[in-house]
Amino acid sequence: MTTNVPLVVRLLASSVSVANRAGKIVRDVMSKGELGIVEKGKDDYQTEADRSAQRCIIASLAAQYPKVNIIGEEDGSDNEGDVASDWLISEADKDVLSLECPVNLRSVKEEDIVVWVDPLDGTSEYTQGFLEHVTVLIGISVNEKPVAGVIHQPYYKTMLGGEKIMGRTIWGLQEVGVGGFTPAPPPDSLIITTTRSHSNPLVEKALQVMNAAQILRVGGAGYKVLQLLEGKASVYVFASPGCKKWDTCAPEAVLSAAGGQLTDILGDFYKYGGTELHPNKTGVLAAVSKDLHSYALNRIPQELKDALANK
Ligand SMILES: Nc1ncnc2c1ncn2[C@@H]1O[C@H](COP(=O)(O)O)[C@@H](O)[C@H]1OP(=O)(O)O
Ligand SMILES: [Mg+2]
Ligand SMILES: [Mg+2]
Ligand SMILES: [Mg+2]
Repeated sequence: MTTNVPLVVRLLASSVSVANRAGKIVRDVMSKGELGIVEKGKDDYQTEADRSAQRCIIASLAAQYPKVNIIGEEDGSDNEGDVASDWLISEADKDVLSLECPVNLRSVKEEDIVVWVDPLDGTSEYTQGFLEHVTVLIGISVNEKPVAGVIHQPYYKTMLGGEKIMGRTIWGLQEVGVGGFTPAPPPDSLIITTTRSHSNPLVEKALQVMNAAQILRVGGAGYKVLQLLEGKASVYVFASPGCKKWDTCAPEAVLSAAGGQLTDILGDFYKYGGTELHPNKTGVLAAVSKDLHSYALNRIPQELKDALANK
């Protein structure tokens, strides 16, 4: 019975179902063609899909987990009156519900949890038609650490018996692992994944020192971490502020459940408590394994780390 399932596992199972619904909203807004783009700041946009997906996610989770602190990227989207009933999701993914909860998470209470929601990661790419880069991110943190997360890719296509299925949902849970797809081994040579829409001289300097065989420039923190898990890249480097806690919470949870590591450019973990400032000021450094992460960390010169730390 659902009520016997520990809270973290139930919340992860609900997040998988809610992310699927949010992904459909993201596709529906695009097919209607009325994106309703708002410029929030420099290179920083919001669309009707960001707003609607966030309302669906927050209303659905808040109705079931009223004491959980849920923080979403899009300010104000969740208090715009009633949410359409077909956006209120109460289902929970059955496969996830049957997972064994790690011992240290069994007695977690709603008050101990902060959920970080990025309803649409890769908004620039969404508006420019790079739809594969778009993800929906729901990260679950306990005692400031990301312990579980969901990365949903609304435009991933699978063929099933001649029929096209849109979207896939990858989840991760500390000590249990990842599900929703099969991770692939890292590439033989050093392939780096980085931003395509938020570069600057510091970002480029950090890429030069890596001595990589190839650099992939793609959108979104969620998509870059998926590239690591799929063996398309081995390290994710972004030596710049710009990402926020909702960009990295779910990706960090999924990556670390698969044995990888995500920190800032100085090698320090971000904290995901409810009172933390939102910006990830000191950038992102992530890798498929702890060894590759330390390799990349050691290649970054101290003056570059200082430049970011003192920004
Ligand atoms: N300068 C910035 N301003 C706003 N958001 C940023 C900025 N840099 C990064 N981000 C967020 O981090 C994600 C990953 O960055 P990038 O694609 O450049 O590697 C972006 O998709 C965006 O999330 P979002 O699309 O949810 O607003
Ligand atoms: Mg944004
Ligand atoms: Mg984002
Ligand atoms: Mg976003």
